[in-house]
Parts: sequence; C-alpha cells; structure tokens
Amino acid sequence: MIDNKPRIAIVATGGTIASTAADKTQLADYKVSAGVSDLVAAVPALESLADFEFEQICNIESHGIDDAVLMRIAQAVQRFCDRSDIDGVVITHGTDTLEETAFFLHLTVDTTKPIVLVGAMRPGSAVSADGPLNLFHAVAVAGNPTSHGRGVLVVMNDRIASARHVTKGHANGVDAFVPTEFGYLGLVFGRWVQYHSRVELPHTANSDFKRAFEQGNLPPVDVIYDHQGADTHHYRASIGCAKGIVLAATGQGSLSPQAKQGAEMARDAGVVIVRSTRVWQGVVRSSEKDDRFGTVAGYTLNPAKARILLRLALRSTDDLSQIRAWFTRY
Ligand SMILES: NC(=O)C[C@H](N)C(=O)O
Repeated sequence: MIDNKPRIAIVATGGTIASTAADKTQLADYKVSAGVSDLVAAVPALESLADFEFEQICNIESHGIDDAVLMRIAQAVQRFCDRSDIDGVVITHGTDTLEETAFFLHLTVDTTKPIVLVGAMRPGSAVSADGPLNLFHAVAVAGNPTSHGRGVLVVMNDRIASARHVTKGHANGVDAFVPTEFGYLGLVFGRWVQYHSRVELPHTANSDFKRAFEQGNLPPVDVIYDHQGADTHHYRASIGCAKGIVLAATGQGSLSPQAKQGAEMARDAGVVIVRSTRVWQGVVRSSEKDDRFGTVAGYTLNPAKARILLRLALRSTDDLSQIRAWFTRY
C-alpha cells in the first residue's frame, strides 16, 4: 500500500496559511510564522496520502513577492517536476497575489505533472482555520493521476480551478477564489477528486514561454487603472521606466480621453500598451482603437495576468503583431 503512495514536493512561501495571531478570533494583522514542517505536522492525515519532500523558498506575505522570489519559486518547481521520482508539486502561498504566481507558472513550467497552489483566508490560529483542509485537498489533487496535463491548478475551499481563469474575488471569505465565467475544473472532497472540464488554451509543456525563468530578467510592465477624471501623470511616470503598460480600462476596453493621450505618448516612446479591463468578466477584443493608438487587446486576461503575459512576450519581441497573436491565444 505504502509503496503506491505518490511522492509530492511541497514548496512553501508563506501567506496566511503559514500565519498565526495571538487571539483565535483575530482575522487580520497576523504574522507569518509557520515553516513548511509546521504546516505538514498540523495535518497528520497527510501521511496517508503521500510521501513528501519540502522546500522553503521564503516565508512572507504574497504582496511581498518580487521577481527574484518568483524566479526562485519557478526554478524550484521546475527542478522537482524534472525529477522522475516526484509525482506532483504543491505550493503554499499567500492568496493576495496567488493568481499571479499561478499564471506565471502555468505559462513557464515545462511539465505535464500536477502543480497545485494553495492558501488560506484564516490564519492557522483562527477558529475554523481553512488552511489545514485546503492543504490536505491540495495534496490529494497533486497526487491524483487525473490531475496530469491540466496546467497549474489552484485548490481552495473544496474547488479545483485553473490558474488561467481563477481570481481572488473576495477580500475575506474562505470562498475567496472564483473562476470567473469559465467555471471550476473540478471538486475535491477529502480524498475524492473529480474533474468536469479542462483548459483548452496552451500552457506548461505546450507553452511558447517554457522555462522563461531560466533566461534572465523580465522587462518591467506597469498597470494603470483608468477612471473618471483620470490624468496623464501615471503614463508620464511609467514611460521611460516600463517597457509595457497594462491599462485596466473601463468596460470592454474603452479609454478615457487621458488614457487615449497616455496611449499615444506610450506608442511614440515605444512602450507597448495592453487594453485590459477593470471589469472582472468578459472580453476586450481587438478593434480599430488598437490601430489608432498602437495598443494590444487584452482579451479575457485580467490586468494582473495580462501584465505577466506582456512581460513574457516583451522578453522575446517587440513586434506588435506577434504580441497581439499571443494575446488571442493565451
Ligand atoms: N489570505 C492571505 O494569504 C493573504 C495574505 N496576507 C497574503 O500573503 O497574501
């Protein structure tokens, strides 16, 4: 029996799942304190699911993750996936920027093995902490043979979502992760795992950006949020520092007069602008605006994920037609 257990690598980075507070009802302002061995020790039933290896990359909140940490996470995940004795990888992560790490790995890790990100919305010290069961579920999913070839997965609150679609949709609740209109991929309930759909867009072993983390720094890309009464000063500050700007535009990618001006300034300075939307569902399709302002339509990627794709794209080219093609495909 024991011989049949999968071997799972747990890559730990911090977040609320690794946090504790002085009081059981304290649900904010807690401290990251638990290392990966503490997380695993808190769920003894994990032993029945898998054999483990651990790597602690850092122990910080996810809004503190920078490029250097992101690259270390990606390299560690790739290293584990390249090993024939490892069946899957679980990454414990803060939820605030979890979708960014998840989507970066989805586009860059060269594997068909399951990679599962998991976090928690309540610290480990809280009444009804969600971390222990989320971790159990993440390992159940990573060790399940039906999880192969599905790209990077996010497991929270009994659901399995794709890194491509999932976004944080609630600031506090344990049901914080929502898959937008594309839906969850499946369910996990104890040891039981069932999938209902898969992501059709390219990822992991089929991605054009495989192992990009081995190829040096990614170009800086800023996100600018458009709104009523906008100004052009964000664009002026960005141009000269950033190689690209993602515009969290209104509606289906409409631009305020100032955003239009900003887009023209960026185009003239050779900075690529992606028109994404601050609305969290729907599509920004290419239109005559893109010809006029030299912009790229962001399609169904939210601004945080459009930023990741634009960085990967700009690492290899500044050819607008190639970048536009990638935005229609990913
Ligand atoms: N729920 C969380 O994990 C939020 C946390 N503060 C983070 O590291 O993103």
